[in-house]
Amino acid sequence: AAESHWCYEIQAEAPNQLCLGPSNWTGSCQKNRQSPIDIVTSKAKEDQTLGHFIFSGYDKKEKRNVSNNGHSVEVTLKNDNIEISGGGLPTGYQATQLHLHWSSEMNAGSEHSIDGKRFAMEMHIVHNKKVTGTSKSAKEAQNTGDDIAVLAFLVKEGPKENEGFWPLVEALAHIPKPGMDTEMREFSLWDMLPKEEKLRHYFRYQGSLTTPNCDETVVWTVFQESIELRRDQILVFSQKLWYDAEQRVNMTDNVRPVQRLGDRTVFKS
Ligand SMILES: Nc1nc(-c2ccc(Cl)c(S(N)(=O)=O)c2)cs1
Ligand SMILES: [Zn+2]
Repeated sequence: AAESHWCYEIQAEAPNQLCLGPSNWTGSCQKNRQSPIDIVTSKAKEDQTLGHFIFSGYDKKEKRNVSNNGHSVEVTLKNDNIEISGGGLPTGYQATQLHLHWSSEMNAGSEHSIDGKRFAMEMHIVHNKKVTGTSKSAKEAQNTGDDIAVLAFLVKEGPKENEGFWPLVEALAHIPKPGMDTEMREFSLWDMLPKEEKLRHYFRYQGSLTTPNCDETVVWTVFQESIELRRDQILVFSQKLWYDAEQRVNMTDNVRPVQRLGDRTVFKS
């Protein structure tokens, strides 16, 4: 049989789904600096060098492409000159994509947890380190632990609709199957995020991609301020999206279990 592809636990348990669940993921997935983790706030170490972020291009209103990649929904950002710097990062980072993790249970859809508490969803904005210098070696030297910076936002259920999320929520009905993509109504990243002044408080640690090959090259930022969506907006993700073209398994619970912190320290700004 063909090498079975990686999948989440909910897919591995579904009938006739031959795929590798999280405990069988390969690559770096069984190493010891993995993500996500449970963040124990009392043990997080304050770090004065963790200053505020400088966001550029987050205000830019664009119609962007969103696709169902079989594991999540992914909004393409890479051609937009969206960048971050500051925030204790060693240099500037360019945004490439944003995607989310979610469940139909309001306390089971985030990948990171805070003092054991999980949220309804988690949004990841993925950025790649800007290459310094033009020499070939400068490009090869990019195999450090912070090639990727992910900004993670926890999402909880709230009483009010989140207007900034409608372009994404409305697009989901057009991309039910893996491999489908569509253009969103125009929006800016700021439309989807908490107000900038609320983004000064965050947790910081060194970890990995939460999907195979789980490369241990991610500097993680988990913001303390969460995003609020109304319940019906959250449930659209689990209702309209499917992991498989046959539409047998709803795309939900695309959440990796928390990993051991090991000898790592979580810092806080
Ligand atoms: N095929 C897919 N890739 C991803 C992905 C890619 C890069 C990254 Cl950094 C991540 S995560 N969850 O660690 O932020 C996920 C999702 S689904
Ligand atoms: Zn992610």
